[in-house]
Amino acid sequence: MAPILAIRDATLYYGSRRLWAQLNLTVEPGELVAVLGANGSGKTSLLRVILGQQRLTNGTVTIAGHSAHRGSKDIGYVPQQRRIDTLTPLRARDLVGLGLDGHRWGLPLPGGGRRRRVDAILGEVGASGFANRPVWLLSGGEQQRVRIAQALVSEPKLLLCDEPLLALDPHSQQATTALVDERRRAENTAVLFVTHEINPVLPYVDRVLYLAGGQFRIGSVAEVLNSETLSEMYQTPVDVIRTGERLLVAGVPGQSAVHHDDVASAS
Ligand SMILES: Nc1ncnc2c1ncn2[C@@H]1O[C@H](COP(=O)(O)OP(=O)(O)OP(=O)(O)O)[C@@H](O)[C@H]1O
Repeated sequence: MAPILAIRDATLYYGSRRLWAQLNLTVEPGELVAVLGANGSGKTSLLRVILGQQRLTNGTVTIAGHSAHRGSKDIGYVPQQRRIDTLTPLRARDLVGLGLDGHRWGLPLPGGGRRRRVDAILGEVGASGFANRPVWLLSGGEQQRVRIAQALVSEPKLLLCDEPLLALDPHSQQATTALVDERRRAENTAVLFVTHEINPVLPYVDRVLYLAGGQFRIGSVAEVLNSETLSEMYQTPVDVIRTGERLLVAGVPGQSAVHHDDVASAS
């Protein structure tokens, strides 16, 4: 099967600062890759490169065989965002409908096609019950469902999620990750999932991309999230402790003692 995402020899510098170099990553349909790493290690920048919003210093990125470019219809994007608190008049269904507009350049779906697509995805993410409510009135978990629906309504081949678990309680974190997992299984959607909280995604992760200190590691959870690998990347002792089904990471410079989430069970 052809990869959905192919990153070849990718290097990104901002001025003289190297975020990562010679990064090679191919992602197959239906694969879920967790993108982890310390603040400022370049996780969002990687997503911006894939979205065609940031040029690489060196290397190439192709999505479904096409060079990365803005407005790719093959990509759905859940941007890093906190609560929608402004008094926006948009209802949940309006926000989801915007996900159909970006790629269509003014060619509306015929007849009731647009409404059917929006209703169908709202149903899939469990948001039908609040489809007509203003988004600012929704809880954090409800808003996250709507954002994911917006990213999925155009039926992308690749879903990019930038910290979708931020500020969600453990139940909503579980629900959000389960939702993304269901969709990639049903539609074979490939997923890059940027998160600081590994435990809610641990049951679903195929591979991990870890960014730190201008370096990266790619592999299974066991290959990357271990004391030896992270100590080598951070050049200081880092402990990865498995307690039951959860991973605790301690000793990452600049982070609290427990780096990854310490509340949600991965079961
Ligand atoms: N366009 C830019 N020009 C220069 N520096 C930038 C630019 N965009 C981001 N940076 C810097 O590059 C570093 C990486 O930023 P990025 O947002 O990719 O990190 P991140 O891993 O997503 O961080 P976090 O976990 O805090 O969200 C940061 O120090 C940021 O300030």
